[in-house]
Amino acid sequence: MNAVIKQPAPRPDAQIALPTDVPTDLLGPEAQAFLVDLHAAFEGERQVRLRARQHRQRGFDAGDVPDFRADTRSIRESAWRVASLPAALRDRRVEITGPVDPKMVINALNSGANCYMADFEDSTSPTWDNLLTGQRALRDAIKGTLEFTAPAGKRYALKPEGQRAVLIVRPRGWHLDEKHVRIDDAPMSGALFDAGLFAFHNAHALVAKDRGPYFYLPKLESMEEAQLWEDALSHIERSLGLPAGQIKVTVLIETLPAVFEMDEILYALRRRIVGLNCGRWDYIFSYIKTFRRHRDRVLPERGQVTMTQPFLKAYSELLIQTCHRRGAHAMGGMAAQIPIAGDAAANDAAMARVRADKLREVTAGHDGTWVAHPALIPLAKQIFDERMRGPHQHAMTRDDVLVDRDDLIAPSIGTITRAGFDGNVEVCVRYIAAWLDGNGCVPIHHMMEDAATAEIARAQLWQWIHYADDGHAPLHLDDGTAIDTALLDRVLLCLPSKLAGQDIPGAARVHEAIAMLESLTLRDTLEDFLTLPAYARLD
Ligand SMILES: CC(=O)SCCNC(=O)CCNC(=O)[C@H](O)C(C)(C)COP(=O)(O)OP(=O)(O)OC[C@H]1O[C@@H](n2cnc3c(N)ncnc32)[C@H](O)[C@@H]1OP(=O)(O)O
Ligand SMILES: O=CC(=O)O
Ligand SMILES: [Mg+2]
Repeated sequence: MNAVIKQPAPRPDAQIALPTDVPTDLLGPEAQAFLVDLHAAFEGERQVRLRARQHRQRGFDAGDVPDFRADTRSIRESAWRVASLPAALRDRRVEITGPVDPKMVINALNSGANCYMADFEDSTSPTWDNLLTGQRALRDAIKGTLEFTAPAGKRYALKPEGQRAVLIVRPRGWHLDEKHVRIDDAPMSGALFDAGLFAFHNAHALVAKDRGPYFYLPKLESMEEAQLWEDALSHIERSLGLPAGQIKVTVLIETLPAVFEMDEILYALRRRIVGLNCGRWDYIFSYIKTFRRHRDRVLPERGQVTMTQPFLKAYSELLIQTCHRRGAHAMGGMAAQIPIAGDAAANDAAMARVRADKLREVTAGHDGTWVAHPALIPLAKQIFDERMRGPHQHAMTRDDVLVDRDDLIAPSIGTITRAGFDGNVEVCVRYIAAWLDGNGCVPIHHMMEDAATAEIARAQLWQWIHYADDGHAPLHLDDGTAIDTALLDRVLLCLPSKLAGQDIPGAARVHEAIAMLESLTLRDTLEDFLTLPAYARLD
């Protein structure tokens, strides 16, 4: 019944190296010592966990499929519940998400949403400047002093405390390093840098407001990775003198392996977890990554992979059932449509899709949802207000849901069109260009694109083109065109002239992005995350 608990011995003698002009208000000697201690205690186990991911993927590449674990059956089958939810996180019907620059932070906190997920992950390009500016903005927001003046002169200030959204911070995932902080000549974990520095500066101010550091934890793949977070957060609580369990977390279930360990993840974090979230975009990416070598599970083009595809419906319903059995929130996810200015018909169509998505979520039993843009808050709020009378829907236990392994990995039906292929190429190139330019979330053809949505496009291109590996016949578009490197090259060749003259984020880096996408798509193995090679080019 007990999850694996490892507590590596801290190494107080470790040495830290930082950029020379490091700001002392954020990274003074005490903060540095705090980060060194965190790294010394948990870096070893982080590397173990990352190697375990590789090991498991080798099995999937050889034909294995994910399944529920035999060794944790007792966790799934016994009765237990997570700790009671803090008052500030009881009603989370609408959460706005977004990157951490000062303007976004003010707009999001003032937006009228119940919570704001301040994102160091999918929607932030982790330049050193973005990270420090974000940490400072959050610290000043908690103090109540954050202000911002836009270049054109518009001034931004926070609303009074009681009218602000509750802050939840999403640190980076376990796979990402923070290369600007080297400890014993190795990069620190980006996750521990983001979460640790935030807690170091803000935990006591938050406790004084009867809150605490609240985190969204991304891209977990197993119960052991959840346990690593549990150990690290307990360590932070002890180091900062916080009561045990003061730090609260919500875990994104956004990898295929993790959906088979939802009870186990809740259990590992049961003293502090508040809920799980359907991170649908990374989940789709993870499905493609996991089944990269399974020709019977190739997904149709991105636009056809909606939440009504059987494998996604099964995932969201099992998540709701699992959470409600354990007393945790089952948060919905993000519809990628954003408002379209200057085209009323197109805007109405986009809003109708958001409305349908939120309606599906509240009807299925979700306890809240995400929006990417402040203009979507009234729409999401109205739908949840009308159908969710109390602060949540835990009473909706969804005992009718009978989901098994095969439902969670069911193949999907659909096509790959010319527009779908070209769209994937354009999204990847434009997103990589923006990311390299320091912008982690951009509108492309009126859709929100971030690291998760772009990764679907990137992984699909790799999988479709490598379908023909080992002498297999290639996949074809619905018009009969073979999907091969020649097709990719033709589309890439046309892209610079198609994009020329458009005012797009990262325009100056389009050629670099094209080269990067080509290399990522043609290499023999699927790179785990595009942000890994891209990060080497950042700053
Ligand atoms: C898969 C996942 O991980 S989902 C979670 C990660 N993704 C996100 O969080 C997406 C966040 N959303 C965004 O970054 C933005 O909405 C974008 C990039 C998609 C579009 O942004 P823009 O092009 O600036 O939109 P637009 O011009 O319509 O914005 C209007 C105003 O709303 C503000 N705004 C837009 N989105 C947000 C947001 N998420 N939070 C706070 N303010 C926002 C803009 O700053 C702008 O403010 P201003 O009028 O004071 O200048
Ligand atoms: O983080 C959210 C997702 O959908 O991915
Ligand atoms: Mg994600």
